[in-house]
Amino acid sequence: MNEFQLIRRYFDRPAPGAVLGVGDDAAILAPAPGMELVVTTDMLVEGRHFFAGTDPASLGHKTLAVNLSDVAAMGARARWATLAVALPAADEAWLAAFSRGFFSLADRHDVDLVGGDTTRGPLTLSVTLIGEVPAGQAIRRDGAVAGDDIWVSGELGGAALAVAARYGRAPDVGLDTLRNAARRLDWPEPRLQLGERLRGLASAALDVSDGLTGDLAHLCERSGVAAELWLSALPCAEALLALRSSAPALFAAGGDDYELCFTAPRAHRAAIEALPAELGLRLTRVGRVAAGEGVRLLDAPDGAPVLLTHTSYDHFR
Ligand SMILES: Nc1ncnc2c1ncn2[C@@H]1O[C@H](COP(=O)(O)OP(=O)(O)O)[C@@H](O)[C@H]1O
Ligand SMILES: Cc1ncc(C[n+]2csc(CCOP(=O)(O)OP(=O)(O)O)c2C)c(N)n1
Ligand SMILES: [Mg+2]
Repeated sequence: MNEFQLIRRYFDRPAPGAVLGVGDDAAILAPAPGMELVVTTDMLVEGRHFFAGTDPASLGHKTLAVNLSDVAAMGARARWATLAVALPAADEAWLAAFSRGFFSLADRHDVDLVGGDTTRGPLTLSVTLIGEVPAGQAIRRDGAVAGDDIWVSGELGGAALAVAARYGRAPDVGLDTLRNAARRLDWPEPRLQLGERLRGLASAALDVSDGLTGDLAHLCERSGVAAELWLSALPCAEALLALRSSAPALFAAGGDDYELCFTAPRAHRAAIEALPAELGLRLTRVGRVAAGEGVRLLDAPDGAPVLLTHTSYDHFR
């Protein structure tokens, strides 16, 4: 199988939402009238973002999911993707599973793969995702205001627990709990439906990739505000509740969650509290925006400060 047979077999699919998809020098896309484009790129590198030997179907899913998560955080709808891969070899079983994982998530969200690049090299997977949002309505990081509530979707900490376990640094939590945590790491679910519903409700948003405290600090910086987070409010799986107080960094600073963190005025509380029933997704109020700068983690509202050894994942620290 040569390079072009590989592309045709595993990555060339019909792209009904594009003017022209895979096969030419570039794809041709036509945004719908009145829409702005949102564009994001994230890559996964073996040994850094995932362990050698990770199930290729989950890699296909996750490489797209982490990008869809950024589009969700903007309140946008995902439309088109490009995929750049460096592969150590043309392993057909690996490629078939990867392609299956990628396209089954793409199909669920009506995303067309419209191009990419394929080279030989250390396993590296990079997606560029293009989405659409009604002009002027994207949810940015710079809109939070003192007094806003801070919300988080889903649950935190499972993925970081799975990573810690693989490095032999996790507390003993039992096999079932660990299996659920590994699912959070390998099969993150991008919160696209939530992102779209948050347009007009959230004042600012981002996705939690590096760890809540550190990611929220970026939002605070862009908005020119401070934030207070409550450890005892951070949502986690029932089986991890005890760990939340004994290993707070897993929840407040562990990465790989791909949940949305957003701020919203108090006046929108009731509307936001109605979303979980509609979306089948937990939404938890985890803190509040204040004047000033920086993120403070307290054990509870008006409680004592919680000290963390780190606030998020950093590639160069
Ligand atoms: N090499 C780069 N060149 C230009 N912009 C970059 C580069 N790397 C990251 N960025 C931009 O810096 C910002 C922060 O990046 P990152 O922390 O990766 O965001 P996210 O967590 O949303 O993926 C984003 O706006 C991203 O597009
Ligand atoms: C083998 C392995 N080691 C460590 C981690 C933890 N980890 C790696 S990258 C990362 C943060 C997210 O990656 P990044 O490239 O910073 O994503 P972005 O913020 O750009 O979306 C985390 C928590 C992991 N998932 N796998
Ligand atoms: Mg990035």
